[in-house]
Amino acid sequence: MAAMSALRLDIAEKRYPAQAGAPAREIFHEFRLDVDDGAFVVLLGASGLGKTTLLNIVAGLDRDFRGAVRFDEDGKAPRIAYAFQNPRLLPWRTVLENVALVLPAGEEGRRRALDMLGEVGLAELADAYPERLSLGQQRRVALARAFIIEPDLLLMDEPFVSLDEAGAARLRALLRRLLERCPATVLFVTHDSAEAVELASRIVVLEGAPARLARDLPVALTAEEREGEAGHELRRALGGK
Ligand SMILES: Nc1ncnc2c1ncn2[C@@H]1O[C@H](COP(=O)(O)OP(=O)(O)OP(=O)(O)O)[C@@H](O)[C@H]1O
Repeated sequence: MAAMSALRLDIAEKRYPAQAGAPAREIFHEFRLDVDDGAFVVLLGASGLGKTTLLNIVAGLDRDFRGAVRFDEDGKAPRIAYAFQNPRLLPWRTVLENVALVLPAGEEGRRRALDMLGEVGLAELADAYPERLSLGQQRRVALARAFIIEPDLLLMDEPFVSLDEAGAARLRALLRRLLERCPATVLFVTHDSAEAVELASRIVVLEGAPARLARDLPVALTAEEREGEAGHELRRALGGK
């Protein structure tokens, strides 16, 4: 039986109008992407191709396009969490409040937020303000805020960029643990083919303007295979190291 499709994206046309100095640009033309329920889809592609635009369209933040975004077959709207490249925490709220913010107010929400902060290794910083946190810690808060709503669909826009390699690796491991506890369909944007090989069940490479699907690779490898020769081969095939 075919896997249920969590998302059917059909962008007939997405363009940005001309702006001071820059001409109008067509970002997507007749672009289609179907994503299976539970898939971890990594979108790889050069800067400026339209990956963030694609996530914004899926999230419903950008409605200025021709086309349609359809969610699973029974038509129910999924719960969507969006982890932006910049963690976007509210500076005037504590870490705990930033996570509890997406829940109904009250003691139950605070308790759940505190549990979630424990899961991402930040229980001790619950009462701190975001400015005191390192970028890696802020991104842990962003992960906690994303997972606390138990999303059906998780959109992630280079969520681990600009961290040192060890810090990024710890966050990738944390993301995998959170997904084991709370499975979700994931659309994950990155420039990093090693990151793609570690995480993806499917790698989609975008190219050109308007952007098209240059490659679409299922990745059916175990965690060990990803670290071994097979993963190495795949990284090379994707043009990485
Ligand atoms: N609001 C806007 N108005 C005009 N042009 C825009 C707007 N937002 C993005 N663009 C342009 O559209 C193109 C696609 O942008 P987008 O942010 O989706 O790319 P991206 O693939 O996510 O890039 P990056 O990897 O650098 O984040 C870029 O050339 C960008 O400059």
